Amino acid sequence: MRIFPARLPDCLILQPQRYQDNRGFFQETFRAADYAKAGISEPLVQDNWSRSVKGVLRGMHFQRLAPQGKMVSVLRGEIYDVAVDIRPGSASFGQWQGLVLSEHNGHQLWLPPGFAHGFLVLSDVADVIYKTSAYYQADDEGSFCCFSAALNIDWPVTDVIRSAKDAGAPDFSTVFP
Ligand SMILES: Cc1cn([C@H]2C[C@H](O)[C@@H](COP(=O)(O)OP(=O)(O)O[C@H]3O[C@@H](C)C(=O)[C@@H](O)[C@H]3O)O2)c(=O)[nH]c1=O
Repeated sequence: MRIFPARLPDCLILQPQRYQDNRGFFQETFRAADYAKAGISEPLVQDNWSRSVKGVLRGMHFQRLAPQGKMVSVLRGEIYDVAVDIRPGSASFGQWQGLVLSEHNGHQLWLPPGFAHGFLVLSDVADVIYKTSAYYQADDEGSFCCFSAALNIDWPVTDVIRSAKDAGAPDFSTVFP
């Protein structure tokens, strides 16, 4: 597995070895010992899978009391994946990073607990899977608008499809005054 530093501290970009042959390819998508060696010590307790069509933007989401670390991978298609540091007292609080995750580059993004997360689908369809370090709790969810002026996230497309909840999410500066 290759490990690349991410722009935001404590995030990691991982690329498991992919074995190509005349049948297609094989790769491990998660192997606890290797991820622990890379510095990811949190137990990962939930697996999620979402399918989205081109132009869908999900985010920016976080949990307040039980923050979730997330290991994000793309099984099909391509996304622009974004993390925002919302850890109180962090030197990079309010900073964001974005990177393309795709079935082709096989990159995975690790966001430790304390980051908000969102992604934009660049391909016709995208299957995104992610492991989380804490269970989803609907009543603990927080969100802020992907287009918050204070963040100025450089989304490659701005004509997007969002859930009603995401379209109505407050600005980052309202959630974190
Ligand atoms: C996230 C989640 C949702 N759900 C349910 C709630 C709701 O009825 C339905 C759809 O939920 P949402 O609209 O919140 O799904 P979605 O907008 O895809 O939310 C996800 O966005 C990405 C960016 C993340 O980082 C995730 O942690 C999660 O917040 O699925 C669960 O049962 N478990 C979960 O873990």
